[in-house]
Amino acid sequence: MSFFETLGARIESTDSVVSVGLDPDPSRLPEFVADADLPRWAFNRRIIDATHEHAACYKPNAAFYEDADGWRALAETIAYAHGKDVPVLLDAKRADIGNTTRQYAAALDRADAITVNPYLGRDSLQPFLDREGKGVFVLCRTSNPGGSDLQDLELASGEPLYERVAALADVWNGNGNVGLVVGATAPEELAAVREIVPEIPFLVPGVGAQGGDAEAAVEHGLADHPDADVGAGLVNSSRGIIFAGEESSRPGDEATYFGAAGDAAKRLKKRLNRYR
Ligand SMILES: O=C(O)c1cc(=O)[nH]c(=O)n1[C@@H]1O[C@H](COP(=O)(O)O)[C@@H](O)[C@H]1O
Repeated sequence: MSFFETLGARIESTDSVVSVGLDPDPSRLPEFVADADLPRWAFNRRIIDATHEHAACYKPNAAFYEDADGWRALAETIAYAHGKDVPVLLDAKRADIGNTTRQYAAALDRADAITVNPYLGRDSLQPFLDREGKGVFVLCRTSNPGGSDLQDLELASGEPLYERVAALADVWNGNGNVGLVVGATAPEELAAVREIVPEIPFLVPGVGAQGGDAEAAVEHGLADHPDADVGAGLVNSSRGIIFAGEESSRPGDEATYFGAAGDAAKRLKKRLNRYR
């Protein structure tokens, strides 16, 4: 089964395009998980229990797991998400010379898809692209303020660099497993990229904590991918869901804390579905 078949089926069964970002910042973990053997895993497990009905996908960002306990927490998290039938997109933003990328690509084995950085060009991504069953989301126009520094630079042809990346992604998409990452904080760019690649699904981060445009995220983020029976694509929120419990009115109550994450995922799903 291809990644976009799996994702399409999940979107259909949950009626949701929400990607729940699993970014368990240790400085923000609640007291309930502090004494666990692996606090990040204990936290993620409860978040998955609370949110999976509304999750089209989980997106752990590798930055939050890059130490010995972190890799164990990540492996447990991926296995648990799969146990709930939710695909996992590992947000690792990887790419390197081919020989090195082959090792990165092997590390992807546990997850269903990965984010990659196009800066080193096609050969740096080939080992990912060759894995037909895995999704490969190429950074195109990122959501951060500095996203414009390089990505908006105008090429001699007159097009901005991010548009060239979108066009190249189409060329790299021989296996039908390529997606693009375009931030919700850049709605005009989202529209421009969609014009270039009608069939490529987007991962759209930047709604929630970064204040991006949810309507544009849905309008342009979803694509009629040949492998999916529904509009395929993902709109991600991380902190806005997983730390929603920090706002809860009854601090110290574990059920309330994680219930708030479930409510936040459900609210985002409903909000996005208004535009689908
Ligand atoms: O590739 C990503 O997921 C990504 C690309 C981008 O342009 N902007 C962006 O915020 N992200 C990731 O999406 C998540 C956003 O987190 P929140 O701002 O907490 O919702 C983080 O894991 C970011 O690293």
